[in-house]
Amino acid sequence: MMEDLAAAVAQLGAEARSAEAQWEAGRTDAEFEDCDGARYRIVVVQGDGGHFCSGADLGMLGDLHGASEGAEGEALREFGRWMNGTMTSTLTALRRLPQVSVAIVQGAAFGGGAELTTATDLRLVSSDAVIRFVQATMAVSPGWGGGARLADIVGAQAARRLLASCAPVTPQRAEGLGLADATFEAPAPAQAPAATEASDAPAAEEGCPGCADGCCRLPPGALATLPRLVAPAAPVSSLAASKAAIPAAEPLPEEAAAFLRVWGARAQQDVLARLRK
Ligand SMILES: CC[C@@H](C(=O)O)C(=O)SCCNC(=O)CCNC(=O)[C@H](O)C(C)(C)COP(=O)(O)OP(=O)(O)OC[C@H]1O[C@@H](n2cnc3c(N)ncnc32)[C@H](O)[C@@H]1OP(=O)(O)O
Repeated sequence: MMEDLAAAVAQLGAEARSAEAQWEAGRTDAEFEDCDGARYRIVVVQGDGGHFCSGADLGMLGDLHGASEGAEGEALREFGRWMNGTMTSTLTALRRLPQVSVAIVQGAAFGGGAELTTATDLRLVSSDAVIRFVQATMAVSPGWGGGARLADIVGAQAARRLLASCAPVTPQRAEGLGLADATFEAPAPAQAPAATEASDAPAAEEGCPGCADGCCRLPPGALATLPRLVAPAAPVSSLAASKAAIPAAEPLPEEAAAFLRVWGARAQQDVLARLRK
């Protein structure tokens, strides 16, 4: 089973550092096209360095705010329009993939990172994970299309509560809400081998010699849970047919309109000014 899984897993990285995450997201459009073939049956989205994804690059937003001073926030607004279009259409493309898609959520999934968790079919949440829709604390609303997707997953009322309260969602709470399909124990932090100690084990970044697809980088608890989760989603062909019905063009216009009303407005600029101090 593990070998089958190894052959099936396509890993799309979501970096914890968000500038890279956005670059990754832009780049993945082409990779998504590659994924359309029959070669892969599962697409796994996971973070790097202990966190899933911490959303938009706050340093860059601070700089854009600085550049906008005296220009009525135009640079910030222009970035917001670009980010909203790019991230929403990229995550819609992820949502529409014919394969079963799974987010392995470890560490922080904040802001846009929380929205990213909603773009897969399934979410596997580690015991050290915290999902937090912090957008309202930044005086904005979801800008990566995650508001409507969250409501689809947990229901409109629970989504309103999560978005309005910005409360951190623990793995247990996520499971209760249906936001987590399963939870797993966070793997113990890797021990660095003593400098003098020789070891035959491959270095973590080398992965498993028998596995070209890098599935060995999945946390062991998640890897054990994945076959159980994915099996009921088969046959993939019927899942693919239902996902093809998700509209690809002009996604989520109401959510985008709400976002573009608040993005770059005075309230967000005040938050960014405080963050820059
Ligand atoms: C529409 C989406 C958009 C929006 O809603 O407006 C957003 O997504 S806004 C961004 C929302 N994200 C956050 O508020 C996350 C803020 N970061 C954190 O809470 C923490 O950094 C963390 C993600 C929980 C990680 O904590 P920890 O493990 O303790 O590490 P550090 O805090 O020391 O972070 C390491 C390093 O990474 C930098 N970092 C983390 N997140 C971001 C980010 N979103 N943008 C830019 N940089 C980020 C952090 O500043 C540290 O950098 P160095 O100090 O240079 O090492």
